[in-house]
Amino acid sequence: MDFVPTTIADVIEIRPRRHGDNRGWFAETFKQAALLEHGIDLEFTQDNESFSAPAGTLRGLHYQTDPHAQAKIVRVVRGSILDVAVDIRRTSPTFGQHVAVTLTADAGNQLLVPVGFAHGFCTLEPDVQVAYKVTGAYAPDCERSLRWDDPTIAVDWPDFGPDGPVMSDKDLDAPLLTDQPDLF
Ligand SMILES: Cc1cn([C@H]2C[C@H](O)[C@@H](COP(=O)(O)OP(=O)(O)O[C@H]3O[C@@H](C)C(=O)[C@@H](O)[C@H]3O)O2)c(=O)[nH]c1=O
Repeated sequence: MDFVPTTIADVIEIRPRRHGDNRGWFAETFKQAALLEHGIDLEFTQDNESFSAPAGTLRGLHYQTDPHAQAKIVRVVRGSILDVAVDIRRTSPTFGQHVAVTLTADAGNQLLVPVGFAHGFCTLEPDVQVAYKVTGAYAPDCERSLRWDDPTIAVDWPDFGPDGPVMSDKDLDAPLLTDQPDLF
């Protein structure tokens, strides 16, 4: 399991090693001890999975506020996504900056999204299944949505065509970063 730094200190790409043989391959996809070896002490309490049928589905950007803030480890079990983590910690030197990593089922790579980040992804092909671990329970009252195309964040999303991405109504109505009352 390799831990690859990104442009934001606490956001890490995790690349599990695959042991191949005549049957296929085996990989450890989550290993608490490996995280601890890298100084990452997180208690994951819930596993989530979503399926997105249309290519160009965009979910996010999402976070839960304290006391239900969540760290996440995201991976793709079918297809591929552009996965995005935005630093929304007001006192952080990288506040407002983001990391965007392509995650694919073929590569099996993962993204660690720490507490204090908004997270979202768009699907790069049809029929994409994303699985992620979270620390902390789902708490609808603490759920927040941040605008996916906020120009101050300026994520370089792929071209979604004239109709734009496929999104939930909640995400289409999400406020900009400057209008978020509950940042970290
Ligand atoms: C996130 C979540 C949703 N739900 C329910 C609420 C709703 O009825 C349905 C769909 O919820 P959403 O539209 O919020 O699903 P989705 O847009 O996929 O939300 C997810 O987006 C990605 C980007 C994340 O980072 C996740 O943390 C989560 O916010 O599932 C749960 O029961 N538990 C959960 O933990």
